Amino acid sequence: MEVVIVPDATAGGELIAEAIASLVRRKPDALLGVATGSTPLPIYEALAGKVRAGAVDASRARICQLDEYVGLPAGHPESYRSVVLREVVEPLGLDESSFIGPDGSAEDVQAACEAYDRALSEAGGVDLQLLGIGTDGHIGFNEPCSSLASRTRIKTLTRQTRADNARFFDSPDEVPHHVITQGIGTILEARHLVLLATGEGKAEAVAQSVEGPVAALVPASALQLHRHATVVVDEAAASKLKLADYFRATYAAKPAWQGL
Ligand SMILES: N[C@@H]1[C@@H](O)[C@H](O)[C@@H](COP(=O)(O)O)O[C@@H]1O
Repeated sequence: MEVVIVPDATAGGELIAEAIASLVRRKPDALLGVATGSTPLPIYEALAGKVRAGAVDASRARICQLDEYVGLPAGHPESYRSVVLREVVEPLGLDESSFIGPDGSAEDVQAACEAYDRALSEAGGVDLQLLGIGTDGHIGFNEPCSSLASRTRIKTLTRQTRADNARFFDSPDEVPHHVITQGIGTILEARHLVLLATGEGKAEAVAQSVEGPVAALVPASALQLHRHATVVVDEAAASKLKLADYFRATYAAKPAWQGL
């Protein structure tokens, strides 16, 4: 696992957007797994900026979703499908047909989950999966104690996660209790995992994920099992890392051609 400490969220967004651009230059039809929440927005802004400036042609890129609320009416502005369309697919100038995600309004949720895992493999697997991290260490919507081998499935949100996500809804009661999320086992199949965490509120979860034991209690610690995982953190989110100086020195000495 590589840990990169950046000055702030904008620098993190730029660094990761450049890594995505570089992937798309090598593999124009790359499948990019995107995350929702506030943290990845600087990545999407920086990437859309590169596309507008002609620095990368992302017209053949494909996008896939990490997770989704269950039971929101189709087209609800806070369904993750709507969010990804708004924040990623449209700004990159892509067509909706290049975007796959689980069907959160399906009657048979279990079948929708299995269908999504199949769709990901049929698409050739995820080339680069972006991740944020919950204050409790969750990735996607894999809450603490999620199986490290889990596949896409329905989960129940913790009280903390519903409270954290209430800001996107008119009232806290509107946050769904249930979600579909790529499982941790599913996420680990992506070829490159890139987690961005910013702000002091994520410092404890980051420290436990990076420097603690691999444990289902801290789902993001599963990144330690992946052969190509990159954790990008701003100074505030890095503030509880014991090895921060080591991470800084290693990244500073990294050959530029290696990228992330
Ligand atoms: N399902 C999403 C996660 O994918 C995201 O990482 C997390 C953190 O969001 P934020 O970046 O807004 O803190 O929120 C939600 O729970």
